[in-house]
Amino acid sequence: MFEIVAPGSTIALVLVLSSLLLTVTLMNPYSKKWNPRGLHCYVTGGSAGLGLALAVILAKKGAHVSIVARDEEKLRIALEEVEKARQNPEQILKSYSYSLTEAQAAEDALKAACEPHGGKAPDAIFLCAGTARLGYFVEQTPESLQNGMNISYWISAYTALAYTKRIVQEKKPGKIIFVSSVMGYMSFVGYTTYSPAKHALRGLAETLRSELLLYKSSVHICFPCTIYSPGYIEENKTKPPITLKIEETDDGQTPEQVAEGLFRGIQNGNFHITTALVGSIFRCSTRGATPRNNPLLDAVYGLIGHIGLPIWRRSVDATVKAHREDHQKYLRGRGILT
Ligand SMILES: NC(=O)C1=CN([C@@H]2O[C@H](COP(=O)(O)OP(=O)(O)OC[C@H]3O[C@@H](n4cnc5c(N)ncnc54)[C@H](OP(=O)(O)O)[C@@H]3O)[C@@H](O)[C@H]2O)C=CC1
Ligand SMILES: CCCCCCCCCCCCCCCC(=O)[C@@H](N)CO
Repeated sequence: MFEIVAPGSTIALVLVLSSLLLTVTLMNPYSKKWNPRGLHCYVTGGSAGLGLALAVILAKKGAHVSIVARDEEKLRIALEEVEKARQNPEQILKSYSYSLTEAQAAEDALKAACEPHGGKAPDAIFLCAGTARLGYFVEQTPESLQNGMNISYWISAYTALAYTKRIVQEKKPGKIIFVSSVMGYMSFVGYTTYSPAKHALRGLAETLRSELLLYKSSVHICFPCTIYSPGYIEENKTKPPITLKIEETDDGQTPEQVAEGLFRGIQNGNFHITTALVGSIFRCSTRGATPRNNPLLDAVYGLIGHIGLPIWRRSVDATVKAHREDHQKYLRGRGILT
């Protein structure tokens, strides 16, 4: 029976399917753009890097902004930056000093930030706080592995939990934005204290995207590549040279570029948000049942990944193998190998 399908009808079928996909894209139910004007946005890690860049954008859009981090001096300087972006005298712009790797502190920080807003939960929370401290697995301890989860997973999960309890109580639709990394899609040498936590954030976001539909609330998660932030300068001081070398292929973005991309992604209603080409390729190569951003474009990114990623991974593996001898020397130098 198959021989009766002429090439012409195959083309027609492809055309019909493509236009159907296009229609679905254009009929995107989220197409009404999210506007933070007059809304309370809570930004963790808002004193530096991506969090600060986002806080500035949100203030420029007329939002009330609360930034949270530990160091009070950094917070004070950051709040001055956010103040410069103020659009009207009604905007409430505030900073809070808490260490968000503790569940109680995460709850307390959120409570404190609710107070100037009549005790009401923020309209959106941006979970940017996070740190990467990298190294070889063989040099880790049970404590350092747990710390990795604290500074990259629990730091966001605790706030998401405290926030969810509030919005459910208040019967208020909420919005949670997680920040993972392309290292939450894949990984390579050096990232055992970080990549698992960023993968875990994806798992949490996938679950919450579904579960928070119960409360008319939305969830987004961003997967940036290299961000030239203060944190990045710090992490590179202890990053294994082999890891640095593999990352050389990544052009990197400024915190402002990533914040812009993240903001656009939220406006477009994208669940997984990538702000660079490489990020989009990984996103579309590991999507599973994750909602697509653009069915046509995502298929193209997926195709590029299907062809390009195995080639890239082979080159990464070759780089690692070529490093074996140097690594033996390193291990002896550190007294790990005798
Ligand atoms: N930089 C990069 O290359 C990439 C980063 N990411 C992710 O993006 C996010 C932002 O990164 P980046 O801009 O580099 O971050 P920075 O390290 O530049 O800034 C981190 C912010 O988080 C705060 N913070 C850190 N620890 C805590 C804590 N325990 N409690 C409260 N606040 C804390 C810091 O303030 P303080 O220290 O005073 O508390 C600071 O405000 C992170 O989640 C990171 O993992 C993803 C991909 C790439
Ligand atoms: C056709 C396909 C080509 C693929 C090229 C892939 C290049 C990948 C480079 C990896 C970049 C790693 C960024 C880590 C960001 C991060 O999370 C840390 N800085 C921690 O803060």
